[in-house]
Amino acid sequence: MTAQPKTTSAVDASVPVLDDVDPFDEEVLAGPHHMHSIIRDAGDLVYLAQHDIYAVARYSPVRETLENWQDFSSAAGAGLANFRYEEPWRPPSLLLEADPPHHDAPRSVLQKILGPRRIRAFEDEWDRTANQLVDCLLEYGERDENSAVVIDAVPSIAEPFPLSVFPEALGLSGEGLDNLLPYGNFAFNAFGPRNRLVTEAQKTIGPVMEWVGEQCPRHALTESGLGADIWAASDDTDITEAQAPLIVRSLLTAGVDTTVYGIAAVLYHLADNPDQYQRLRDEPELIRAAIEESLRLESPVQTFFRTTTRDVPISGHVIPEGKKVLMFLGAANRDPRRWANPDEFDLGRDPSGHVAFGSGIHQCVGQHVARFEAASLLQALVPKIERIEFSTAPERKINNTLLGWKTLPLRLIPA
Ligand code: HEM
Ligand SMILES: C=Cc1ccc(C(=O)O)cc1
Repeated sequence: MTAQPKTTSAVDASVPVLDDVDPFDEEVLAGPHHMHSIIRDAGDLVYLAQHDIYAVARYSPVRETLENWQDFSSAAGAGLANFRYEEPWRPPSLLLEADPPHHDAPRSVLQKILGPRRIRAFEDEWDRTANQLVDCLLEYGERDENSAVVIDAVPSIAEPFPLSVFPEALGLSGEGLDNLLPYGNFAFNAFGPRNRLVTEAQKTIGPVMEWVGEQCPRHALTESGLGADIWAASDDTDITEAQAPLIVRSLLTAGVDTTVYGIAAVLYHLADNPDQYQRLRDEPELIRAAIEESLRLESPVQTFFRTTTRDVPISGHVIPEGKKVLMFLGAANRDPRRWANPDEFDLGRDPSGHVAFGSGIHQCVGQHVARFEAASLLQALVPKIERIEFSTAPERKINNTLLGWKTLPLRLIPA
């Protein structure tokens, strides 16, 4: 690895420089929305001096950056670390951390395997599991004096549901699944700077990484799962045998933590908007809109980086070649230039065009899995629960990339 050259390229004088904004400060990670408005108000493009990075937070430049893979490369890493000079913590992803043409075959394989038709095959099973989970909460959950079921929705719903449906769909054996959340949590922290969130987890992540590596070979996967479909693609030479385990690893990395945060986001916003929950009870056809609107508002995956491949002109400025650009997906999803009353949860709005799943060639290839999981859960819960209320204040979980809930104390009033 060559040493990183000194920053020779001066910052374009027209670019607003924000010296005191640190997106990875732990207080900011717990509540980023004020920082988002500072960056959006400063301009289409800003320079964050603390990390020597450029950043976009307004909707249009975020979409422009996501969709321009030629000038904004993923191959130097989708995090702060620049793979041109720094050793990645693991072999780079063949999708997330690759550009065309290398990105093409793994993407096309996963696009087919995770398409809505294939994922719909799991629907009945996921609906059954969701109903069992809700029925179990109603049957055995702790009740308060008004016979409402009192739960922490993170360990009771948001974590167990994805963990009970996705690893099985992927074809994992079932042993050691509790490694998936710490692995995902570490991977998403690793997109940020080497702060406490990374260095502390680094002490214990070794055995977890080993377990993940052991789940990727063909012999470790059941014959009817999505993992087997990936290996089958290597028989058809769409991808090589060397690529198959890394593509399985992509699903292990992105396939669980994200949906845990996504489901918690939906439950949070339904509890925070009782009138809209009532509307959902009256109009269950709005369940998909509720999921999209929750993803827009929360954006469980808040940020990703790109690296410029040349001196890139953007919004009247120039970003020098080789610079990291931070895309604030969560800020774009609440940009008042794009969304009316952006901070409001509104089932009546058209949330299409949100960038919670990104956009362009790297747009989330697992979005149908995420949508189907959340829909199965809501379709099981909404008819059986009259009202959802906070029992006490929820607590944020801190991660360099993910925004979500550590606890979500709810009161479920049965229908
Ligand atoms: C609510 C849940 C989810 C959210 C918010 C989410 C978000 C994202 C985002 C923002 C990207 C774009 C990354 C970029 O542009 O650099 C992405 C890519 C990706 N996601 Fe998801 N994701 C979710 C669920 C999933 C699931 C369930 C899977 C697997 C089953 C998955 C697998 C992937 C993969 C493999 C990529 C890389 C695609 C590529 O680079 O071509 N994601 N996701
Ligand atoms: C959305 C996050 C994400 C994380 C890791 C990977 C991967 O490892 O390919 C893909 C997407």
